[in-house]
Amino acid sequence: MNFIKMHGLGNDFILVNLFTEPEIDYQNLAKDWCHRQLGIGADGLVLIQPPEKKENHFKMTIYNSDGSEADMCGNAIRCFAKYVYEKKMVDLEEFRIETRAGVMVPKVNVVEGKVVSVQVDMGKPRFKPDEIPINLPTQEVIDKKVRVGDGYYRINALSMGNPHCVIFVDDVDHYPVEKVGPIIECDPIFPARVNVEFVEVLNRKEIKMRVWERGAGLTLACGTGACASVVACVKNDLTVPEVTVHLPGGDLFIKWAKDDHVYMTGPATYVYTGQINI
Ligand SMILES: N[C@@H](CCC[C@H](N)C(=O)O)C(=O)O
Repeated sequence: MNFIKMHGLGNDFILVNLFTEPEIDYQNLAKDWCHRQLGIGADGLVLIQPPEKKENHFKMTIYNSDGSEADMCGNAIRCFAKYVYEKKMVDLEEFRIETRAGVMVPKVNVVEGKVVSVQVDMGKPRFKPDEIPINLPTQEVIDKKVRVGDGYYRINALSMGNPHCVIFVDDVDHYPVEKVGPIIECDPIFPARVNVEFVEVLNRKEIKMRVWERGAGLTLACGTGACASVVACVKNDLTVPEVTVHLPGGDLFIKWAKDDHVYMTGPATYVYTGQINI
């Protein structure tokens, strides 16, 4: 069967177009296919599917490299949007994609028939503990000193459709993300596990972020994580609501707009198409 390999700022995915490829148990295959040595290698497996509701255009399902199903993925949805637009599966520049986190609306920026960047309406951030979810008896978790993993951290927890824990640090390049990230990801305070972002504020318009992703580990970028980080910055009055986020894989532009929606803009890149025996 056929697959497409793409990435958003180095956060890489195997995409399968279910308009033409068979319906099989992809969740079972995700771990093997995503394996860096024994498989195709990727941070996640993304399914391009017909929508469930007729007012929408597509449905996206995403599995992390450990085989768990994610609710939403910012970098994957830009890859998805570029693919379906350039393959002429939709003739609109703005369209509606169903995800487990609700309907997301990407808008492709096209130059000479090619998608050069994608802006995505990522919806509203959610702060209520049961919506994240986080086990804390409080209204919201912004700059709260909490015991997680191996010690006390000042954390900011919120949902961008998927759970995030944002921690501000002084020097993100030298921060032990690989050591602290997995401990916080799996701390019982987060019953569905969590994506962990470590953020250094450079100035009021720029931040630097590294991420430990739930179900995928260290990745070069995380779109929902960049959105969560900017929301956490604004809540702590560290930046304005329009921020450039520098990630190991490149930059994302994030805007937390007056309508309370978070807009993410960034690139999507083809790597290759391939075939695999099932
Ligand atoms: N890389 C992503 C998020 C992918 C899902 C995440 N690991 C989860 O389980 O919530 C992004 O770009 O947003």
